[in-house]
Amino acid sequence: MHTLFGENILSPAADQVPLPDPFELAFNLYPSASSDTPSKSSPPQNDWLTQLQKQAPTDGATSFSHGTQQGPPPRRKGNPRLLFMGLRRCGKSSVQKVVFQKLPPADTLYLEATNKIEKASMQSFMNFESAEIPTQLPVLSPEYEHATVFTNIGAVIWIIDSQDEYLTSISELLRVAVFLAENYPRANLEVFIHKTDGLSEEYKYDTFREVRQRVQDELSDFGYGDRAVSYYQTSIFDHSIFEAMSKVIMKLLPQLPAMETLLTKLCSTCRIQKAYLFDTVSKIYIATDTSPTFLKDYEVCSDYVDVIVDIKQLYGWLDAPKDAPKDGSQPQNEDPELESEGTQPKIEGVQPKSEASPSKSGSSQPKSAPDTNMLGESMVTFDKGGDNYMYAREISNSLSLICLMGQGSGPDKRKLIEYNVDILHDALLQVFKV
Ligand SMILES: Nc1nc2c(ncn2[C@@H]2O[C@H](COP(=O)(O)OP(=O)(O)OP(=O)(O)O)[C@@H](O)[C@H]2O)c(=O)[nH]1
Repeated sequence: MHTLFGENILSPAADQVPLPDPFELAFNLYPSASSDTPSKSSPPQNDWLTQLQKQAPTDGATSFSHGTQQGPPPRRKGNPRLLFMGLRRCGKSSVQKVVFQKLPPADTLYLEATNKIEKASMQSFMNFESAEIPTQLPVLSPEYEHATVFTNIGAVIWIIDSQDEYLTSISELLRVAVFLAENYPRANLEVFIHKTDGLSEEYKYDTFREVRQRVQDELSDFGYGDRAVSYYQTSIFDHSIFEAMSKVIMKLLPQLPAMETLLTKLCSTCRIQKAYLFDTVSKIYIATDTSPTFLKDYEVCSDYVDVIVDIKQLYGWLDAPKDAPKDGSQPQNEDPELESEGTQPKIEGVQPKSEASPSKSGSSQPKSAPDTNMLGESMVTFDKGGDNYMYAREISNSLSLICLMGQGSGPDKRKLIEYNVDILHDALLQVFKV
């Protein structure tokens, strides 16, 4: 049988400190202050960080020049925190509540203005933590104790209302960008060009281009032209907000390169068109293969995750109360194995195989998988010939592999696919240091 993975595919090396929390970053992955050249693990765009490391004075919240310190390197502890910022009524609360608290988008019409820092969290494969900063809070002013807000921040998400006049928002965004570059260079800056629903394609494109151009030009003038800022077009009324959040969160996972390599190998060996590792509850994907991503692929896979969750609601969850609600705060989706340092992850064999495969439309041909193991597995086709189909395999209670199968991966390849997915599953266990 054709096997997928070589022995040495997984990184980092075995003698590294285990990372039970997927978000804990060991800062020794980065070049030390004493090194003159960037290490292999540092992409060229991060060279400026190396330079800053050499210059930066050590102060508790912002320092990362640990290279000359004794003892173990400092690590980013706990869950990564996302900060939502932007002008009034740009949609900060809406994004936070729709993504993390599963509020129906239409209900955001009735949200009240935010006057204090509002936090949200969601327990799933990862524990998401986010906070919304009210516009009127002067968090950037020197008098403000900004360490309380920005320490251990993973990413700042700046939201621009594209249906409103956005020049003021851009100038505020630039203040934040410069502040982060000077004080918290490890925090990612992500810009959501938001409320794109109802805009013409041409207007959307022009707005996107203009915002990006202005920000990059101004940042260059401030001397931070090499600071990476990412831009996304988002709306809470479609899947774009989930796709954007996936990309924001993926960047914070130290295991991402290993997961991407595994999924890319799986795709090329089994002729899979696109493979996603989904956090089942939030519908945020934490990794995908390296082929281009299209919103349509994400949409169809995300809808399939919904169907799977609905079926689990009907037939019950093996490790959790059957009547648990679907939102993010319920216990059935907790993955205690990845939450505490002392607990070993156990992400194999937690779910029985789905008895019923979902049917999406009249023309779909659901098939149920044979009973060869104890993992949740299902397939659904969306053409009469059965050549195009989706394949789902649960990796854990709250992590699912969803694949869009391409030409040449028909039913005769079923055994090969199952075999390789089994290997992927084992490899993922190693990535998360079982
Ligand atoms: N069309 C559209 N409207 C949106 C979107 N996101 C949010 N809104 C609307 O924008 C309005 C303001 O949303 P909020 O989430 O309250 O904005 P905010 O930034 O938290 O507001 P403050 O707390 O007052 O600063 C609400 O009426 C939302 O329904 C979107 O993607 N598209």
